[in-house]
Amino acid sequence: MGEVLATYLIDGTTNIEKKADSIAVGLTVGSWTNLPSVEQEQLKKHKGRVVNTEILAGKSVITIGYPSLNFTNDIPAILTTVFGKLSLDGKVKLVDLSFSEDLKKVYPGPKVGIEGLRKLLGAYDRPLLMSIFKGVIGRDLSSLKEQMKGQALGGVDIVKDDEILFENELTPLTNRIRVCKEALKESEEETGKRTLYAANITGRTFQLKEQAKRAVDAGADLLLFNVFLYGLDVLQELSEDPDIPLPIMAHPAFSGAMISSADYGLSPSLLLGKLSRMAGADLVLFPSPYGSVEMAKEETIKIARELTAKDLYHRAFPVPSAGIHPGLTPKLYEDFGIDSVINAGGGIHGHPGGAPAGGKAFHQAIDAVMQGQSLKDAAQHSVELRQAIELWGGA
Ligand SMILES: CSCCC(=O)C(=O)COP(=O)(O)O
Ligand SMILES: [Mg+2]
Repeated sequence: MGEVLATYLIDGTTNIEKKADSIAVGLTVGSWTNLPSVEQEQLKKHKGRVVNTEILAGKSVITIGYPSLNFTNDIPAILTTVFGKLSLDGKVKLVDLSFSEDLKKVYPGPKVGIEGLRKLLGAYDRPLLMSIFKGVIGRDLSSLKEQMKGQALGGVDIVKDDEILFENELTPLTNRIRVCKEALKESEEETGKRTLYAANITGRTFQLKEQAKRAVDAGADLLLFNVFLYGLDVLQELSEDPDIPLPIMAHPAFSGAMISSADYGLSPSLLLGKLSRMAGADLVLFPSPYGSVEMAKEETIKIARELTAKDLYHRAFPVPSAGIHPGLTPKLYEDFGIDSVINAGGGIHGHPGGAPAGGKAFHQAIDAVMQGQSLKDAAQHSVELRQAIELWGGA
């Protein structure tokens, strides 16, 4: 029989066995111990089991196994079972879930993942480089096209919408995709370098599929999706739809409300790592340990580990983000390795030479790191990198 193991971090260390038992029973068969023996026997296979209890740094760590007989195999049912009312019951944090193999194989995982995206781009021997549209709210299609071209001329692999760009009159989705693709075509003709466009899918939940299909028809290369406002199951629905064959990039907007507390919510590696990947994210953004929105380094490493684990799913790209500039490239490479995406908005557009120079500065930094060269040395003969370092530091 299938089983999901849920591991919790719970405030306090007294009566840990009793607490574990009350979770195992309370979230499954309820008042099992008080029932007549015939009913007890019938309910046995539904009862949660205490797998482990231990005390760690002044907190209780409890692992409970939940039989898959109790739920349908979907993320809403599983999370309701293991952390529905429990999430409201004092200082309890859900730190990990472990699925038996029979349950795992139902989830799609990334459609193309790291290997598929590398193949699309023909980029195998370095981290990928992504840039983000910035300041496009209130701007029209011609300025969007100009910004797209500038980013692409800098040689970035992917350009993504900002997550705060919704459907709007000035740059509606399909027109936006059309002009962005024109800009990418022009840029590729000039440089020979292919750049992909990730378009933001937004609006009411029941209209998302329709919108995603319009994005497919209009020529988008990837979809950007604010997963945590809609839910992981919606990501899974989009990912599994054969009429939406595009890789999906998960943005972490709102996830801070679910992961940031040491006492409540879910762990970052579970929400942004394991579950996002299982539900179908090909790339996942999260705050880097040293940018403008910081996340503890060990948490970011755990997220990346979940996204790139070698198991039955394609591996997903970790995208440590926010406040990234070329001078941070060595740290990003050291912490996240070759199979990661270096992602910048301000760090591309804010370059003194504009977005094309911003992209070049990042590529110069990536080349240097891949050759084991310091940025200081590389900056001596790379003017764009030198300018970036003078502005933002990092060598
Ligand atoms: C907190 S991870 C998401 C980062 C993001 O959405 C973003 O727009 C980053 O832009 P920046 O100018 O800081 O590179
Ligand atoms: Mg953003």
